[in-house]
Amino acid sequence: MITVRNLVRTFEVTQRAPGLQGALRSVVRRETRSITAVDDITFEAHSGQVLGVLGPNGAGKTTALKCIAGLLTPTSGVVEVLGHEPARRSPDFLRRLGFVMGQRWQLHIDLPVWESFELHRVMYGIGRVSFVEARDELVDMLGLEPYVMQQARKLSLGQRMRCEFAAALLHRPSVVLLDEPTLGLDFESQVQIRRFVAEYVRRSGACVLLTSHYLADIDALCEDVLAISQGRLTYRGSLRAIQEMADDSKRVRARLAQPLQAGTLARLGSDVTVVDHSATQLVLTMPHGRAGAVVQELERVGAVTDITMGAPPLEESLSRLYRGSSLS
Ligand SMILES: Nc1ncnc2c1ncn2[C@@H]1O[C@H](COP(=O)(O)OP(=O)(O)OP(=O)(O)O)[C@@H](O)[C@H]1O
Repeated sequence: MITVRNLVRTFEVTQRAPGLQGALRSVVRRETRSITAVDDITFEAHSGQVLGVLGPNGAGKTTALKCIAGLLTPTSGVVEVLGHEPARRSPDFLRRLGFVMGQRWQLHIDLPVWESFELHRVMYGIGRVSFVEARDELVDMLGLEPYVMQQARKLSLGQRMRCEFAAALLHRPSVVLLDEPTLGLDFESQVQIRRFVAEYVRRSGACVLLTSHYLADIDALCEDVLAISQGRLTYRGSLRAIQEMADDSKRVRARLAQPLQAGTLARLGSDVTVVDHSATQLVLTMPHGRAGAVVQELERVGAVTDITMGAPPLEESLSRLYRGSSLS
């Protein structure tokens, strides 16, 4: 359904030296530099799949999604969605694409929600019968009954986001791009959105790309993920493999009675990673089998008052992937 091959997208940005002199010089001569937001990315996604797209801020996730939606033209490489070249924005392609962005609103804020739905029907040329069928199904699935008569501006963020989902899916798209759809929502609203997306994919067989900084979204919905960092694809595979990597490590948190003596950390070994070290606390990550020896060594130097052990958070494994480390 979605094929992305060697996708590159660059932006030209104006560069200005700091201060008044820089401002004056930029009036005379505009200097630009090129940013490579997406750098040689290749992947595919299929019908019925929710593919998670992970990466730190500025990694290039939204830029990649915009290339897939045809909102941006690739600098080079190939993007093919449902047999279409998205950048051509053909009506047939647009009728089969849905895009929900956490920070951008499609609903008209001054109109009652149902009127925005009507506008959407006209814009997409949806037949009356299939529109009513899709609208009623979405209103039911998302629990929108109490909100459809209200102006969008009067809804809470969570209520409005659920209405946004309905608007974006009224034309029953086969490819759905979700860019931070749960951003800023409370726990309950996040859970509702996750349940809805899972059910929508089950019923429609749509192909979904999902970016989210909330790992719980990815965990609930995606078997497979892409990790992108500085525009490059650093991982393509199962989320389970990342979880297993986290399970193979141990996190040791020690409260320090006094600052550690120089050389103590170096003596723990090169397979021990220092996550946090201050005068009062030390947090380390290490391979599972090394935890006992590390704790013994810390106790031997006599600097610790309390030690706790557990699995490191999944985010830590992800950070390693963003840095380009392999899972092995
Ligand atoms: N229109 C633009 N003009 C210039 N630079 C841009 C433009 N859009 C994005 N960029 C740059 O491209 C890079 C990738 O941005 P992008 O928004 O794709 O990242 P992201 O992974 O979605 O980040 P976040 O998680 O913070 O939303 C950033 O360095 C950003 O500043």
